[in-house]
Amino acid sequence: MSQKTPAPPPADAHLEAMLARALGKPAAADAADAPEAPHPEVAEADKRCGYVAIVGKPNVGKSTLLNALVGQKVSITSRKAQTTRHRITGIRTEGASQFIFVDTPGFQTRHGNALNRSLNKTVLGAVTDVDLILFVVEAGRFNLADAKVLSLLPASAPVILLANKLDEVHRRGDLAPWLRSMQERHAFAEFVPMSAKAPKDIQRLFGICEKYLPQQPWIHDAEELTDRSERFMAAEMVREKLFRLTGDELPYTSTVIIDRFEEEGQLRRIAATIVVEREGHKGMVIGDKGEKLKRIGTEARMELEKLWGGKVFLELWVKVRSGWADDDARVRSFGYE
Ligand SMILES: Nc1nc2c(ncn2[C@@H]2O[C@H](COP(=O)(O)OP(=O)(O)OP(=O)(O)O)[C@@H](O)[C@H]2O)c(=O)[nH]1
Repeated sequence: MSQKTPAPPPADAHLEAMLARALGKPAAADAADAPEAPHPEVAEADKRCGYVAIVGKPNVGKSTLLNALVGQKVSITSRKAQTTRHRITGIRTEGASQFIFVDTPGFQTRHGNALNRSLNKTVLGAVTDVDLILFVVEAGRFNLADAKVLSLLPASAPVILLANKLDEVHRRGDLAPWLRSMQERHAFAEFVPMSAKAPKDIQRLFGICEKYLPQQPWIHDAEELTDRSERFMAAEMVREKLFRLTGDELPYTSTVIIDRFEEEGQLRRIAATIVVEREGHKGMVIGDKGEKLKRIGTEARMELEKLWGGKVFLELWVKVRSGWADDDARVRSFGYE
C-alpha cells in the first residue's frame, strides 16, 4: 500500500511561510511592507495608534531595538546586562500609524533582592494593556531566563517572536528546527528574524507591526519621541556612560540621582550623584586623578547637548550608600516603582 505524505498541518505551513518571508525577503514584498513616508495630512479615519511592549531577558538587544525604532536615543544600551531599569516609552509616527513603544527591564532570575523584585513588577506592569508584544530573544537561542519571561506574558495580546542578532547566526539552516521548537512553546502571531542594527530590518518591522495597532486617533504629537522628562533622560545618560566606561567592574546596583535641574534660557544646569554600594566602587568611578568621572561627565554632557540642541552644564558627585539594593524603602525613594 503506497503511503501518501500527509499534508503539513496548517500551523506548520504557516510557520514555513513566515520563515520564507522573513529570510527570503523578496524585494517587492519588502517594499509593500514598508510604511509610507510621513505625511502631514493623514485622514483621521485612517489613523492607527497603539502600545507595543518590548520584552526579553537582559542583553538580547531591547534598548538597541527601541532606539532604532524611535530613531533617537531614548533608552541606554550597554554590554553589561540589566542597564535598563525603568519603563521607557518611545514614540514613532510613521505614515498613518503611531507606535508607542514600552521598553522593560531585563528579567533578572539570579538575584531575589528588593531591586529585582521591583524590576520584575515593572515587567508585568509594562505588558498589561498593550496591543502587541515583541518578545525579543537571540536568534537560535532559548534558555531558562527566556522561558521565565515568556511565562509571564499575558494571553491578552498577540506576541511576535523577534529573533534578534541574526547577523551572529552563521548556519541559517539551523533556524527552521529552532523556530519549530519555539512555536511549540507559544502560539506566536509571527516570527521575525532580524538585526536591530540593520536599518532595513527596522523598516520592515514597522510594516509587520502596523496591522496590530487599533484604528484610532494618535495619542501624541507626530514629532514627539518620548514622554520621559529631561531630568530622567539626564540620569539615564549618565548611567549609560557610567556602565560603559567602568566595564564589568562596577555592579549593576550603582545608580544615578539628579539633585538639581535648572534651565536658564538655552542652558541647562544639572547636578547629579552617582550612588555606589561600596567604598571600593567609588575609586572605580572616579578613576586616576578623577579622569574616569571627568570622562563620564563629558560624554554624558555631549550626548545631552545633541539630544536637546542646547548647552549643558553637568556637575557629578559620587556617594557610597551601602546595601541600598536590599532595602525596599530606599529602592522606592530612588524612584523605582
Ligand atoms: N550583533 C548584534 N548585536 C546586537 C544587536 N542588537 C543589540 N546588540 C548588542 O547586544 C548588547 C545588548 O544590547 P541592549 O540593547 O543593551 O540589550 P537590552 O536587552 O536592552 O539589555 P538590558 O538593558 O540588560 O535588558 C549590546 O552590546 C548591543 O550592541 C544585533 O542585532 N546584532
